[in-house]
Amino acid sequence: MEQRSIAFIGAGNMARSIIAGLVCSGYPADKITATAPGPARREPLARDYGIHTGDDNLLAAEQAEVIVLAVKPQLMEEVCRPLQGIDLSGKLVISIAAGISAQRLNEMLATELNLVRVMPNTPSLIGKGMSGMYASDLVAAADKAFAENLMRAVGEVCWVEQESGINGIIAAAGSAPAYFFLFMEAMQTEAIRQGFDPQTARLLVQQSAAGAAEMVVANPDTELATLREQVTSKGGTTAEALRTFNEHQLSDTVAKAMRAAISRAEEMEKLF
Ligand SMILES: NC(=O)C1=CN([C@@H]2O[C@H](COP(=O)(O)OP(=O)(O)OC[C@H]3O[C@@H](n4cnc5c(N)ncnc54)[C@H](OP(=O)(O)O)[C@@H]3O)[C@@H](O)[C@H]2O)C=CC1
Ligand SMILES: O=C(O)[C@@H]1CCC=N1
Repeated sequence: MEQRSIAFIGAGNMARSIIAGLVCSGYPADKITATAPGPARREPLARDYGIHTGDDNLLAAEQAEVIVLAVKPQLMEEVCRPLQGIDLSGKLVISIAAGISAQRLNEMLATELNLVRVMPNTPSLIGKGMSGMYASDLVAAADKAFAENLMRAVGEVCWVEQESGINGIIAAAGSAPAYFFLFMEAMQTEAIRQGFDPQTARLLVQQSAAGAAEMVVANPDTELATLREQVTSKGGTTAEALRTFNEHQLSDTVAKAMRAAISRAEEMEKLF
């Protein structure tokens, strides 16, 4: 893929996940810089992946061809304002922030940005990310292609036609790893109650989750419901477990949780 110089503004969980995935996929580390005010998360990135790091956002952004805005939404305005001094016209700006619209980013940086909004997730760290992407018609095809290839280096990508679709991506992918971790935590806790030591309980849960996910990936033409039915013997144990989930409206709970994530993103669009 094309190799442009990239400045990550923010060196936290999500920046680290993308940087790790990129470097492991062969993207040259010396083309990547990450900035953060404190050394605690910035310096391990230099040590672990050989990228450049620093605390000078302005310098990093000025020197880069691509700027990835990777700070918390509530800090975005404070971080963007000083960057207004830079000529951003020839640069591609990628924002991974939830709940900050393209229009707000244009306001924060006081220019019509060449902007791609990306909603990634943390499995990018191991090349298993899922990113949703949005760009307006004003963004050049070459920039869209670069952004897509960048995220493809760390996982799968899909585009949304409307910017509001990014909030749906948050619910279905950006936030989603946490749902599965919560589910696994609950299972591990109960397995421990059933007498397994924590390590074995984790092994039982993680191997089942990884195996189930791999089966989904390996059988793209098989409906998820069919895979579920293949485990569920009539009158057996799985049927009882699933009946309990259904009795407690698991599907409704999942739907409500995903809608809550979307509502929060919409709320953040007004707040920040
Ligand atoms: N975590 C996730 O799974 C996902 C997150 N996102 C989005 O990614 C963005 C970052 O989230 P996440 O990585 O979780 O957040 P973190 O809190 O882990 O990281 C934020 C980073 O921003 C840095 N920072 C704070 N102030 C500044 C500043 N003035 N200049 C430069 N850097 C600064 C922090 O520095 P320091 O290290 O010194 O504290 C830290 O490195 C958010 O907008 C979020 O919506 C999107 C999809 C998934
Ligand atoms: O929790 C959040 O707001 C961010 C966006 C998606 C995942 N983490």
